[in-house]
Amino acid sequence: MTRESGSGGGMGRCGAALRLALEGNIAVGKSTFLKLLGATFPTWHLVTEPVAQWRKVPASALPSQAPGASTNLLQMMYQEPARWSYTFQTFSCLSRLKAMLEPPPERLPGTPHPVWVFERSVYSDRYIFAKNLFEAGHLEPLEWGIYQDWHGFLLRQLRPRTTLHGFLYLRATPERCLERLRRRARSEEGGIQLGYLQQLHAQHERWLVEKTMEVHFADVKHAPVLVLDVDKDFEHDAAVQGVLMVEAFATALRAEASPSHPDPL
Ligand SMILES: Nc1ncnc2c1ncn2[C@@H]1O[C@H](COP(=O)(O)OP(=O)(O)OP(=O)(O)O)[C@@H](O)[C@H]1O
Ligand SMILES: Nc1nc(=O)c2ncn([C@H]3C[C@H](O)[C@@H](CO)O3)c2[nH]1
Repeated sequence: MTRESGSGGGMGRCGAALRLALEGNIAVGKSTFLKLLGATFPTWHLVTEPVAQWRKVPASALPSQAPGASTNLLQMMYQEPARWSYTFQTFSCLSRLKAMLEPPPERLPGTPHPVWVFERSVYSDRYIFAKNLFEAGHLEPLEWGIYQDWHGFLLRQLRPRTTLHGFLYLRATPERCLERLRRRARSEEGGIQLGYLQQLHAQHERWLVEKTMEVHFADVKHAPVLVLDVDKDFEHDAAVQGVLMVEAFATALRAEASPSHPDPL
């Protein structure tokens, strides 16, 4: 059911905050999985993808707009990708970065440092979506070049707060994702075809499984990856859920022991 790659590790202990990202194709089940993590590990901090902000761009980003009006950037990106992809990627990456840099809640002395799990990351923003939009011709070479320039600069400047110590990769066939996407029926996603999910699937595989993608951040490149096969329905199967949660916990321990974590064992 699962496959791991990356650096080895041992048992966990208290240390600096541990940051993991939950990655995977559209509608593979990340939000569903995150809820399960929340129920199983109530002390973990789970950060959902800021999709609501993309569907309703907050007024703070639109000073000239009439009160009450809203802009659905997600819809604009899907409807007119060549026009809006660069704008979308700047906004999505900024919103992910803000979420990553949120100050952690107060911690009592002597209590363990927290585990954070982010739904997608500033890394999938670049290595899955922006890269794919460039390869599909929706980002101009100039736009892709500028995106990579500021992305690399910001993430290097903001280290170590932008480092991730491990990845949970939810994997299902693009066909299964399409089935779930259609069942969920988010209005903006009506035009998504199997081909797009196949492209995103291939980008995930190159980045997280085959490791053939050029990744420009050494710590993230070598962080442990847990591949979880979620082709089967885990929503309604307690036994499958139990196995997935044990695997997620084991990955947190491995990530804590990895060299990118400030307190490796
Ligand atoms: N293992 C599963 N088996 C069957 N259905 C599932 C499974 N996981 C999720 N679903 C269903 O698939 C749909 C998409 O799931 P979910 O919203 O969790 O996906 P997601 O990966 O968070 O999507 P996005 O990429 O848009 O953020 C939902 O209707 C959910 O109930
Ligand atoms: N272009 C693009 N870039 C991103 O970084 C990105 N992240 C998520 N998404 C899309 C997938 C789902 O429809 C919806 C919710 O995940 O938003 C993205 N689209």
